Amino acid sequence: MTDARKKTSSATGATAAPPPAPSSAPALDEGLDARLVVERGSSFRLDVTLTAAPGDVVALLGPNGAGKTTALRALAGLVPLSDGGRMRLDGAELSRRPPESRPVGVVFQDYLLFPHLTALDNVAFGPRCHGASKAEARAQAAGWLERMGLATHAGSKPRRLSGGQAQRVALARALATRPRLLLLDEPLAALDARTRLDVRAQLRRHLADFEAVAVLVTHDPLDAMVLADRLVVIEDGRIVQEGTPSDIARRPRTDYIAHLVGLNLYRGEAEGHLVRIPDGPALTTADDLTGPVFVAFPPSAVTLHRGRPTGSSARNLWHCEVTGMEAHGDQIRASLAGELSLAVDLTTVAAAELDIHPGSEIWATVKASQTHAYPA
Ligand SMILES: Nc1ncnc2c1ncn2[C@@H]1O[C@H](COP(=O)(O)OP(=O)(O)OP(=O)(O)O)[C@@H](O)[C@H]1O
Repeated sequence: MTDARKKTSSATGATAAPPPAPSSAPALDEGLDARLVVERGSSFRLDVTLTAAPGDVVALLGPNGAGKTTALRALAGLVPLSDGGRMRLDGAELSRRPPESRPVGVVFQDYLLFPHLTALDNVAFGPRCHGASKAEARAQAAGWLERMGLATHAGSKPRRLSGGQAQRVALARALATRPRLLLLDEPLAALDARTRLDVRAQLRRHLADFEAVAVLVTHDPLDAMVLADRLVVIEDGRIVQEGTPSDIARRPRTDYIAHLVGLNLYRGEAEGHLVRIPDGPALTTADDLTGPVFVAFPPSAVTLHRGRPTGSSARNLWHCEVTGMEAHGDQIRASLAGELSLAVDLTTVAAAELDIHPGSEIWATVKASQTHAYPA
């Protein structure tokens, strides 16, 4: 959990935002307790267990086709759960309830605002469906638009709203039903890069104020890290890692996550400071471990040399070939293969001085102190 948040980040704890749970209440009487089992045709099966306390913001992250959207749709009741699945929210079993009678608010990727209704009536739609009178629903909607800084746009139709404004109207519409579970599907994907920055910061504040469980799906690690207290990484229908953003960034456990957070990652067998990589070299690390481990280091920790360095104190020295180069921020990221495959960041000046290009032979060194080993 980030310091700015006043909420619990425990997946199963009961010390949540108001109303406080009686101390004797089982933890799972509050928040989300779901096992999402979904069969998609004969080739894809999702089986993901998600628990979250009120106030948690959980991001589902994963490559294309991993099952993130399927998980979100299952939580919303838009796809049925298969045998073994369950979905409890605040202690109530919801898996057989139709979407419209679940206390769940959804912000879809394209927002799905009603084009013929004003922003106010779009937001009022939620409370109206939950039995509020027209006047009551409109009063509540006006309150939500005010909170979102959109009071002056209440009378605008969606086509007159910017992407960021439409996103906030969609969020207001979902929140106006006072859901116990808020689902956001790629909430920032429809926005251009500049708008995205502002909207990300605003969304973060709204999620921090939200007192129930929020689950969002994203491809973007930055969105996930900024918006969520906890990341759940899904690959091929399964959870491969979950934890706080900093845990995951420091200790990735799959190639996908390592790539996402920009680290070189290897799996091997440790014997003290030496880690043997199967079919590869041994790496010297600062950590002293025994048994199966991961070793990670950032591309910026690698130094390149045109000739074999002499007198270098680096224990990790590999002979490689440059297989690719691409711009990465204001740096160049080079991919190397050979004794070890790795990514290296270097400045354009360094790349010019070394005169490297795809096909160049190169020596790479990494200091043991720049590597990080942890149990696999
Ligand atoms: N309606 C469907 N019928 C059959 N298979 C489906 C259906 N929708 C999705 N799938 C399959 O389910 C798997 C998971 O898809 P899903 O859309 O949940 O992944 P995702 O992680 O959200 O991917 P993306 O990031 O590309 O949106 C994929 O193999 C996909 O082809």
